[in-house]
Amino acid sequence: MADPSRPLPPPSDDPFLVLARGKEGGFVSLEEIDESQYAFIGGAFEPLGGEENKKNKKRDKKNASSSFEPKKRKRGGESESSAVEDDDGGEKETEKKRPMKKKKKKNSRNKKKSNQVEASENGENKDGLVEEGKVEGDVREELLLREDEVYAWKELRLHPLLIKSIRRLGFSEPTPIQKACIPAAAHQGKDVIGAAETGSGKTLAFGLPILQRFLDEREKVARSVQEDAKSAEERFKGGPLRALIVTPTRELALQVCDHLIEAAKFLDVQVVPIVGGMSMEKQERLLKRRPEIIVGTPGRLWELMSAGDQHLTELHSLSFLVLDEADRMIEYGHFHELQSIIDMLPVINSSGKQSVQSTPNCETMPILQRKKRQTFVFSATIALSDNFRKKLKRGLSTSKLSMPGSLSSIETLSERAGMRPDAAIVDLTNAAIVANKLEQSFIECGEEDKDAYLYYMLSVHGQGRTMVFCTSIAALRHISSLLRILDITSWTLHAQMQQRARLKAIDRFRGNENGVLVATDVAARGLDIPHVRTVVHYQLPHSAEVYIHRSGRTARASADGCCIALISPSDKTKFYSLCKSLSKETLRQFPIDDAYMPEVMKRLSLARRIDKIIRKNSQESAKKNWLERNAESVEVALEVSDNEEERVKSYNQKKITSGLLKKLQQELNDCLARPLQPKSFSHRFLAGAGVSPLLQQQLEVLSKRRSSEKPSLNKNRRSGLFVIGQDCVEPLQALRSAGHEVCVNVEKKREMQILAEQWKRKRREEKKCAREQKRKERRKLKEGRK
Ligand SMILES: Nc1ncnc2c1ncn2[C@@H]1O[C@H](COP(=O)(O)OP(=O)(O)OP(=O)(O)O)[C@@H](O)[C@H]1O
Repeated sequence: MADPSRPLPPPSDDPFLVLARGKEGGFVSLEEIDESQYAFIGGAFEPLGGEENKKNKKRDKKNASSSFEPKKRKRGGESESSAVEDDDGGEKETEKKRPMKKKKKKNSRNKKKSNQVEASENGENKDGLVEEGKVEGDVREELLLREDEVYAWKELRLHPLLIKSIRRLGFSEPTPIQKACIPAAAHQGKDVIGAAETGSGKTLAFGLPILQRFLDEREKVARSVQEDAKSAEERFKGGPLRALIVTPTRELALQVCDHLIEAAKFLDVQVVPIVGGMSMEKQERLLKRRPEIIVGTPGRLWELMSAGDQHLTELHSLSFLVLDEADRMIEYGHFHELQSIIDMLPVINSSGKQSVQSTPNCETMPILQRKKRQTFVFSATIALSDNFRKKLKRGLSTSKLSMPGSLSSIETLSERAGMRPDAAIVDLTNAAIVANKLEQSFIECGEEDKDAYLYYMLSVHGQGRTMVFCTSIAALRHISSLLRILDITSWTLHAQMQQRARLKAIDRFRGNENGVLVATDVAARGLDIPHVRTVVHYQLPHSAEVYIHRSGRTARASADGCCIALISPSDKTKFYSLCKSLSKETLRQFPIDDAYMPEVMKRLSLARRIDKIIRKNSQESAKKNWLERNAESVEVALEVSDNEEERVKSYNQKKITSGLLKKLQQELNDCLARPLQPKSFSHRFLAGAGVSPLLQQQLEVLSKRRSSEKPSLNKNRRSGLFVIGQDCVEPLQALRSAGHEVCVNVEKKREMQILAEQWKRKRREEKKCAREQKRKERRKLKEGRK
């Protein structure tokens, strides 16, 4: 429904009047359009919920530096682009962007690209690494918050340099998990197990204590040897590894790395990502610079560790071990590497200190050397048993070598990583576990109708970024191919893609405000992409945890968002048990305007037929290529059919297929050229609900076309009423205004069914009795008359 409180636009002399206030959503009033003229005034229409979006935009503007655009950042002193392998395995030529002031950074991507300059201009050395000082000097920092606006942070007694970073990021107050974890981790030196909803700021909850301790140590050293902070900083450079952060996916590691770089903006601390899919040589070179903090994935970390990389194996001064998304890393016993990494760590003795072996590089300040290592274990979904603390205590008395077997639970993992019994256990998850501002919903449909409902969602309610999750790569390919044919801009992300393509997909998705990312569960955890408004579960995940993480890609930080599960009859059992584990009794059914469905189905059917032909063609050509390649490799000439009749037949077949393909494509193009309209749509009246990005784009084209027409042509034309109004009814708005609650508790449903049946039976019996009674009375009456 349109927001009645939204003010009408100011009166305009322009004949193209924009009416922004609708009745039923969509175009505002039913006005006849003779010689219809369309117009767009003031560019994009303001979407419904504009206030909220404005707030979000403001936040986003503020947090410009927290919406991590990988290419803008330098990790461990290098740009991501310089660390990513080319498809052919070679390293991409190093490019570095000219350090720009914040305002310039906000300009369009293209503008940014044009600002790219030679690496040498930016003070990059031959490894493509940026010399910290040179860049620092050029960047004039814009602090988004005033000193008094970060008062809430001061209570956490963070170092002024960290407060400065926070002001720059525009975070006015710590989130609850940060409030709970920072004092315990940074000032009491405790280990922490932290659980809080998705998007609640867990990265800084462990990141800030690490940086705080570094700063404390530096100051301590400076005081003890009576030197200034800068010299102390220098003294720490090139030292041993201080913090090792392990995450389950590469994208998450890169993102955490970026986040920490932002937080450590005013500290001279090197943070480096070590993940698979990137140049190993480059990473070895980075490690030679001896960064203090490493964020990595278990596979590549172990690869380098087992190859004996000095920086990764000299762990005597490791002060922090962080296991982010810890529950994912122990799933299915996948991460043998994690186990091996943990086994490499120095054993923590009963006093909580590490047993240190001297190494040639062990030149850290003695004061710090034997300080206990802190372990942080974080996730949105951590299940701990009631007697976990007791178990930790017991575990301490046994050496880690006495714990055979693999890491099968968070508890074993924590224990094995050296978690101390006095660890702070911070569990801020609510009963429903999902993010507070997340609206959950579902659509019941047949398996084969999922595509239609997905297309409906993306075209009728396509505003804002959408992530579509599948469990299988086959389903992902199927969807992305259909969406491409249906002209919906989308990108894919799955584990079989090259790392470079994965990062590119995320980057492009991030850069398109109405973009669609079709992903497998590789994107389910941790990814922090601003303004993801909707998450669609095209296929249900295998566990409730994955559902929570997937859904958590929206409604992050203070934003809201919604998720929609497409439920086919075969998904029902799984779906009900999912709802049960989320303690959900009722769930909203997503409202569907059936009037759109005939057109949706028509387009989809055309797209499916096109897809089938394209697939068949590409399979045939792949088969042919394969045969040719193999024949060539064994030096055998392929037999060419000399049967004229067969050749003609195959030629004709190809001609028919290509003719059919062209015809179908033309038909689909014709459909797509028109805005998606409900069945009830009248071409004489501009009316209807919801304007998709596609329609918006088409109206823009029409309006441009009209404005470019000669004014003299317009003069004599009868000025009809031009009704252009728009309600960008994004899924969340549609859900809030028209979604109705449905019971999803199977037992309750069954109980209600039984009750309903009992009630019906009772009614039947009552009616029967009443009939019987009446019959008796009639009979009595008859007999009385006789
Ligand atoms: N104090 C804060 N105030 C406002 N925004 C914050 C604050 N701390 C972090 N954020 C922002 O909140 C978003 C989510 O943070 P983060 O990725 O750390 O969440 P998370 O809890 O790790 O999520 P997930 O469980 O999905 O991994 C990020 O964009 C981050 O910049």
